[in-house]
Order: sequence, then C-alpha cells, then structure tokens
Amino acid sequence: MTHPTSTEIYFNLNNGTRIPAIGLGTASPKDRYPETKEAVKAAIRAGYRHIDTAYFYKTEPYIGQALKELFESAEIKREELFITTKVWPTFWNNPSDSIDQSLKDLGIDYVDLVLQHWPVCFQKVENSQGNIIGLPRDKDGNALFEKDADWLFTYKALEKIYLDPKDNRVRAIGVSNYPIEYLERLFKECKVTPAINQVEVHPHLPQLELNKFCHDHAILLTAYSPLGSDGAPNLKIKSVQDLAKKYKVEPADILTSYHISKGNVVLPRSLNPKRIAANVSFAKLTDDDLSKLDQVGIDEPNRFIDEFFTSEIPGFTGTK
Ligand SMILES: NC(=O)C1=CN([C@@H]2O[C@H](COP(=O)(O)OP(=O)(O)OC[C@H]3O[C@@H](n4cnc5c(N)ncnc54)[C@H](OP(=O)(O)O)[C@@H]3O)[C@@H](O)[C@H]2O)C=CC1
Ligand SMILES: O=C1O[C@H](CO)[C@@H](O)[C@@H]1O
Repeated sequence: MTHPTSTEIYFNLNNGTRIPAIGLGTASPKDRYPETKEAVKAAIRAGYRHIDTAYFYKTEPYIGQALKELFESAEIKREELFITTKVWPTFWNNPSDSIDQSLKDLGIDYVDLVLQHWPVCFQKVENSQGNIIGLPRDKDGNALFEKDADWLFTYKALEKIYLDPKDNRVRAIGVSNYPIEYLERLFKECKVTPAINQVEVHPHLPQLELNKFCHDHAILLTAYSPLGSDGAPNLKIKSVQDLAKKYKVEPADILTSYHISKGNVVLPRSLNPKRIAANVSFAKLTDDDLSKLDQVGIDEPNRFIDEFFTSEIPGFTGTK
C-alpha cells in the first residue's frame, strides 16, 4: 500500500496564502538546542516546507544557521518555505520588538505567520545578565502577570502591524492557545480574523468543539504536541497502533494523518533525522477511523501542555 507524503499537502489560509499541512516543531529540549540546526536541514531535505518556531524556544538562531546554509547552497529558496514564529507574553505590549528579534535570529526579513503565543501578559523582568526572563515568577513561584493588562492587546498590536502597508514583516497573523470564549471576544473587538489557532490537539485531546468553531469561522486549526510531547506517549495508544497496521504506516504517521485528514495542520517535533524523514507518510483516515481516535480523548482526556501560568485560560488548569 503506497501513500502520498504529507509534505505534498497544502491548505489555504483565510487571507489567500497557503500553508503546508505538516510543519517541523522546534521546541527542542533546552540541553539540545544546537541540534535543531541539523534537524531543520534534515526536514527540508526530506521535503518539509514549514518550520514552526517561537522567540521563547531559543532555537531560532540555530534555525537561522540551517536556513543560511540551505539558501547559500541553493537547496531551497526563502519563498518555498513557510516559517511561523510566535510572540511570547513578556512582549504582550510590544510584539514588534519580538518580531524583530526573531527575524534577526532567523536571518530572514519576513515570516509567513506570527502568532500570539499565549493569551496572558507577563511582567518584563530581567535577570542579572540583563536578559528578559521568559517565565517570571514571584517569591512563591507564581507567574508574575502584568497587573490590569489585557491579553487581547497583543493581537490588536499584531493586527496593526499586519494591516500597515509599509510594514512587510508578516504575511499572516494568528493566535495560539485561544479557547472559543477568547475567539468570540476577538471577533467583537478586532478586524482581522486569525489565520490560525495553534492549540494542543491529539487523540487524548480531540478538541472537537474548538475544531468545529474554528472551521466554521475560517480559522485553520494547527495541532501542537501531536505525539504527546516529550517521549511521544501517544504512540502507545492501541487504536493508533491498530490503524498503523491497517494502513501499513508507522504509528507517528497515524498521529499526523489524524489532523491532516480533518483538514488541520500538524507540527511533529523530532531531532532525529531518520524519524523526521519517516514521519511523513499520509494515510487518508476514514470518518470511522477518526471517530475511533476521537473516542480515546472522550474516554480518557489528557492535556500534556498545561503550564503553571495557564489557569486563567478556560480549559486549562495550570497544573503541569
Ligand atoms: N503554541 C504552543 O503553545 C505550543 C507549540 N508547540 C509546537 O508544537 C511542536 C510539537 O510539539 P512538542 O510538544 O514539541 O512534541 P511532539 O508531540 O511533536 O513530540 C515530540 C517528541 O516525540 C518524539 N518523536 C518524534 N517522532 C518520533 C517517532 N517517529 N518515534 C518516536 N518518537 C518520536 C521526539 O523525540 P526525538 O526528538 O528523539 O525524535 C520528542 O520527544 C513543538 O515543537 C512546537 O513547535 C508545542 C507546544 C506548545
Ligand atoms: O510552545 C511551547 O512549547 C512549550 C512546551 O513544549 C510551551 O511552554 C510553549 O507554549
């Protein structure tokens, strides 16, 4: 049974641009940041045309090194790639500075998509070296939020950048970790519909209501942590393994095909070049296959990314 590769599949965004269905995740473990360079090169050589990154990941300089080498060797052109970055909540009131830092580290002059990373606002606290602390905490370890700050301010600021005809730094804007309630407020107060809502989705967290809401409102859902994040626990799901046998692909391919079959974008991360190349077989799952996988999360819901600062956001508990 031969399968097309998911790297050949593209979806349309609501602003007329298009996005590759599969992207390489680059939230690498902090002791392995430099390996992201070779992972990006392996991914692009394996056909990936979409890289998902963020100011917060601290991997953008290594991605920039990979891109520089691939551009210089003419293995790929900038316009063939879709590069996403994200604005971290320490830049809630000045996303422009965050975008400039990402562009500098990536060595490019525009990004295809910039997302508000989390709908929260952190105080800007510097460490003894004068660097901004990504996860500022008070003496009790609680998140240091900016008092009276509005989480929608960031998206409104991104909107201004996107709508400014003189500013060519971003081709599309979107959000991440927005629940339906937050999108409903955004629609009331903003002009630009987000191109993307990037959220945790996988069989243990099928997000069926959010998925329908986004598709009904021309927002493309992008699935993060599709494998269950570190250690890929979702590979062990029995229905994933059964479907891998049925379609003669790897379990990781079922976890990515689950999203692409629903018309959603998916972002598997790997630092292992063999796995990166192997994670791209696409099996067009039937509605019955998809329901079986959705049922896993209905029976046993599990959100893997639920950071200490998320408890104010509907659907999060801030306990992981
Ligand atoms: N917007 C947001 O708030 C968030 C966005 N994201 C984005 O989503 C991306 C993916 O999510 P993430 O949480 O990183 O993790 P994933 O769900 O993609 O899982 C990554 C883990 O799976 C392992 N893995 C990958 N392929 C295989 C395979 N074929 N067989 C066995 N193990 C495998 C990797 O190990 P190895 O490297 O050794 O292969 C790694 O430990 C992130 O990198 C980031 O870009 C993630 C979290 C939050
Ligand atoms: O994007 C992100 O990745 C990390 C977890 O992998 C999370 O803190 C952040 O939202």
